[in-house]
Amino acid sequence: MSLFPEPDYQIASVLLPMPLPEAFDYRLHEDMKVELGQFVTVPLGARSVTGVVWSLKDGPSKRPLKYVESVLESAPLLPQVIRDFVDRSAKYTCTPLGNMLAMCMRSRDALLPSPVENYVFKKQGAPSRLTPARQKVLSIAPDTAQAGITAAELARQAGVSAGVIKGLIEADALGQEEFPIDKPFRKPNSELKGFDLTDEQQAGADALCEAVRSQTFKPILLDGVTGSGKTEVYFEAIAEALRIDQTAQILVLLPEIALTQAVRERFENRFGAAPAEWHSNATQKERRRVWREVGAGRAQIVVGARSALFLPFQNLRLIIVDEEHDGSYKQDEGAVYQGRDLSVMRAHIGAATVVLASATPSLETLANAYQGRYQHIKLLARPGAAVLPDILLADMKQNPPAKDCWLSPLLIDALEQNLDAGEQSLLYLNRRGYAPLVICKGCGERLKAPDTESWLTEHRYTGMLVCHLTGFMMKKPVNCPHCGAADSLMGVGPGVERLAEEVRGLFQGARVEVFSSDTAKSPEELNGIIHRMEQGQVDILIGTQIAAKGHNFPNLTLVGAVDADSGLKGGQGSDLRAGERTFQLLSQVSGRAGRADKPGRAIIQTYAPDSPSIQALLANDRDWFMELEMKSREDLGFPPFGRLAAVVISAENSLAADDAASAFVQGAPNVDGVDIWGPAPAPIAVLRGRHRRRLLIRSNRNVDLSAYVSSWRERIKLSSSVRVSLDIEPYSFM
Ligand SMILES: Nc1ncnc2c1ncn2[C@@H]1O[C@H](COP(=O)(O)OP(=O)(O)OP(=O)(O)O)[C@@H](O)[C@H]1O
Ligand SMILES: [Zn+2]
Repeated sequence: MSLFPEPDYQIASVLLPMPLPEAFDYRLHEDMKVELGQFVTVPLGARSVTGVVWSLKDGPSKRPLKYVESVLESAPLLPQVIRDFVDRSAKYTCTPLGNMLAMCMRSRDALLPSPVENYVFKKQGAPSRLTPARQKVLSIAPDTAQAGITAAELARQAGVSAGVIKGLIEADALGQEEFPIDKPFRKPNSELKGFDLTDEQQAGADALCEAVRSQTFKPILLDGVTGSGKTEVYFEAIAEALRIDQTAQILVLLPEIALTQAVRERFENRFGAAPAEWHSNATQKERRRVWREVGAGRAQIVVGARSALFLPFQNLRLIIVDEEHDGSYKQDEGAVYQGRDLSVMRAHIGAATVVLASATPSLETLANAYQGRYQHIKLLARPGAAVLPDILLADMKQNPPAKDCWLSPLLIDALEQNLDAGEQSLLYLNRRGYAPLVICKGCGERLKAPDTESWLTEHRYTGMLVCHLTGFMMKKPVNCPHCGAADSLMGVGPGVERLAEEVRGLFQGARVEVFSSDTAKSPEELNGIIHRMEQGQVDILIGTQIAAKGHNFPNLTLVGAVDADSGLKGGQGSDLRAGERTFQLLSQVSGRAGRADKPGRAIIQTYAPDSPSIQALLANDRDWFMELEMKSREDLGFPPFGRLAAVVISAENSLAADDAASAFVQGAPNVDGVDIWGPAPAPIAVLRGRHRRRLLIRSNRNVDLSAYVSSWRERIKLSSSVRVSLDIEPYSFM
């Protein structure tokens, strides 16, 4: 027996939010009490970093350990459910565990108590001497500090100097009280009434409410045609979740661009309080408030983009993924994940209901519904007088536009009729700017960004050439950079700006507006366009994808899809979802027409009238089209009938990229049921100066492809200048 036995102590394994595969061990001081999921600070090299207690065990340790420095008492615990979610989603997406935790720590400030601020208020009894300035202040000062007016703000409102306010405080005419800057969110009211639901909507709402009441994992597809009132139906499920559990939290995920003022108002009207919002444009301060309030369980309805899934919910009972088919749920950079799939995983771990809502569900989700894994709720009609739009084809070979123009006579006639009738039209073209390509008439050169293999787009409003992939911009040169010819550069093909030029030429006096991410850069601009549409101040709206989804414009009765084939043309590599996506987009954009009492129609301009996606649209037969697609994916063993992963290997030059890619392929583990295709140059072979090679890996469903790819990656040693990015279930094939 040793004379000085090693004393017993506890060890905390602490996961840090950085690219690390596992948690590190730290020793606990005897008087320090920590729990699993607690936020603590620990030393790392010379720094002090904040992480989460991932596991606890008894010492002693074989190696000397550093001590946990402090416990962040004001931070919430990261519940077991979320820790499990981090573990499993990291494994599934082949992301280092620490990077996944970082997704859950998007506001470090929120781990500390809210900063405070002093608010001023008027006290009883007027002071003896009152200058006009003091009188002015007292006449507008609030009676309570709850009004939330700072001394500086009061001085500004009264138009006086800070000294005047200070004097009034010293004279005891104004009081001050300290409050946290981050206000709690108002509690939603579950007892307000929505619309009177139609029978079909009511049946759907009842089914959702029953799932919520079961308090178990229930995945549901809410499959309703455009304008059928899916939002109203899932509002009932939200109300039910709040009714049966006072502390319930609900997450509504929306595609990033869909979080508009109109959506906000719908929530506010239905629940009597604004929801907490989480999106990429939010300020640090807004994020801090939302993160802290969600962690404290006080923010009950959260509406947000995909990353809201990683907020520290304490009691998440219901997740809605609206427009579940939308491509923006897939994050392609950093931690690569599919927000819809992880929502289902999150609900499973937390025994919650998850509702995937769409008029055009993804093939993966439909397959799950067909196979009975998801409950399938259908809404087949629009409420009241509204009906689905008529779909007409404009065959561009028989009905060609004039030279250098893009609108067929058929569509021009329809626009004219609509103008005469005082109704609104939407022209959909998914190309920003003026022209997608700039070519030299002298030498035929197509202009590219200097370090990226992609064409530059001409923007006329700004006079710039822009790379939409990297954001690179340059002024349009006068001389061709290749042959030097003057004034020889011309834009080729249509963008929304060019289409607007054509429309203005055809219909003088019509009010035409362009709706794209260039004209709706800020929330104010976005809401401005939506507002002018709602108020009937626009006759013809020309928009990209941003105009195609989610909006409700009652007087919009004509939709023209200007280039319906654009998503089907090559140049996108082997994109297995091209047909599906084209069908979804065209259905969504057509679905903007005739949503209120006036009937609507959609005109689809196409050179490929016989393609399945166009035929399905015409026949209003989504299921036929999706079954066709399913069959072909099944034959190829593609998702959801098999699994897919993409590997992109990039290096500083072409030779190094080739070497690294072939070394990587040679190290592939040999497993049955796995096919490896490539390496091949990626469709975008050079991006921001890096040369890229792609591999595509397909496996049977019973193979754990994530584990396979992770272990493969681990056993390959590559030079540090080579980057390898892994993408499980890739959506982008660039
Ligand atoms: N029962 C109802 N009575 C009256 N109006 C309704 C009813 N249900 C829905 N509406 C209205 O119909 C319109 C479409 O509803 P909503 O936006 O919920 O449809 P959606 O299915 O989400 O559509 P999309 O998929 O095209 O975005 C909205 O203006 C909504 O207020
Ligand atoms: Zn030239």
